[in-house]
Amino acid sequence: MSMPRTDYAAWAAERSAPRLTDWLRETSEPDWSAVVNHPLFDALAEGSLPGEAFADYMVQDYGFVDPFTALLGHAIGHAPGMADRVVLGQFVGMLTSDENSVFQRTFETFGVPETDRNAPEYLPATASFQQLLRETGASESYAQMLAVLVVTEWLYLGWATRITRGEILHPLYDEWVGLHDSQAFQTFVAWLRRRLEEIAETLDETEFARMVERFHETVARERAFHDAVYSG
Ligand SMILES: Cc1ncc(CO)c(N)n1
Repeated sequence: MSMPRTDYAAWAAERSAPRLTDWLRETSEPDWSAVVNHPLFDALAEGSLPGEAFADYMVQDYGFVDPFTALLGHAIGHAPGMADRVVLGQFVGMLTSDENSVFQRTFETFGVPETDRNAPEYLPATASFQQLLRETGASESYAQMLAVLVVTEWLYLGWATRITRGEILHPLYDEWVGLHDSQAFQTFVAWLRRRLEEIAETLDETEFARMVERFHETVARERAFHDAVYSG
């Protein structure tokens, strides 16, 4: 029988500064690195990604962002107190202003038809990611919500800080990278990791195991999503 907390303790015992989120990431391989090193992000950074392909990705990603924003709402509601609500609330503020505007301007710029903006056909990988986000919101478990947030945000920080931006990048591609490699975003991801690690200490065995499962499942969904939106 798998005992996630015992497994983590064994891993941690061999390290001088063990962190739960490092263990979660390591145990998500090879999916984790497949997302961070995804060819979509290389094409995006080099500027070789055609506008139509970027728009297709952004249409599907807007299908992620909708239930993702709702999940943040659940997290704000289920957080233990005001300190967490402030950090999460400020992130939602950015998501629904600066980031939402990048989607809207991408749809304008690349002539995405009205139906694809509001009621597109979601790929199966998008639909199952949406289901995971909704399920996690309905779980009422702040730990599971944080696990999903750590995965989605840390992965995006991972690719955005890995790639080198081309010199003559489309301004919208540049903005998309900039949203995910900024100092503010790095600070937010560091906060998410720390909070997940703190909350994890309060979980019983069953809750801990569910949180671990949620983390791994989310990494798998991320990989499937990016493979589906871009085949290279
Ligand atoms: C699929 C996906 N994962 C993570 C992010 C970052 O929030 C995003 N925009 N899309």
